[in-house]
Amino acid sequence: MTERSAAEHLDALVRTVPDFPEPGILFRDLTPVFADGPALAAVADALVAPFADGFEVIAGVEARGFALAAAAAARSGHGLLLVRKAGKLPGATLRESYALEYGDATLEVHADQLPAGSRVLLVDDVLATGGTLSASQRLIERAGWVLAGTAVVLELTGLQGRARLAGGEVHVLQQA
Ligand SMILES: O=P(O)(O)OC[C@H]1O[C@H](OP(=O)(O)OP(=O)(O)O)[C@H](O)[C@@H]1O
Ligand SMILES: Nc1ncnc2[nH]cnc12
Repeated sequence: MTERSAAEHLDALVRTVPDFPEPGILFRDLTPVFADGPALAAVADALVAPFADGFEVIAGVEARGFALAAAAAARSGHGLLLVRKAGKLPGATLRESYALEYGDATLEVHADQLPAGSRVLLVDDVLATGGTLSASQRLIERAGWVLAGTAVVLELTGLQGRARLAGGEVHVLQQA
């Protein structure tokens, strides 16, 4: 039997849950992808594939982005940068606040985590309104790092989040 592609794994495993976490939200649940070894490996590889060696570190956004970024970093031999929700990082941080489909949040990075000019590939599971990824992109820029690209498993096109993202390549595995 041939191996399933990332897209085939996603078709088989991503679950849509109505009215979570609030009425009216159609929640895309990737936990079945995380729980399946071959699916997680295929998706992690597909996220970084177009960027080849154009980056040094993979940034993942808390919390679901951590799973993908850590898998992609381990499989590609790159380091991992944590973009954390506010109040979790002990060192000096940069901070950006934003709104998402349900609620508000603040993200932080350790300001001195990487040398200036480090090329960072930003990874997350879902692009919805774009608030999370645009805030993460601003943090990378403010820290003096270079955004090598942005890779997302699932883009919810109706929310037009892509329009809020900085220039540079945005690689999406699936749209809904
Ligand atoms: O494009 P946006 O409208 O910003 O939404 C996308 C973000 O929303 C979800 O994270 P959430 O903040 O729910 O946190 P979690 O990963 O901790 O569940 C998802 O993992 C993305 O990071
Ligand atoms: N509809 C949705 N499903 C999963 N994650 C999300 N993050 C923001 N909107 C989302």
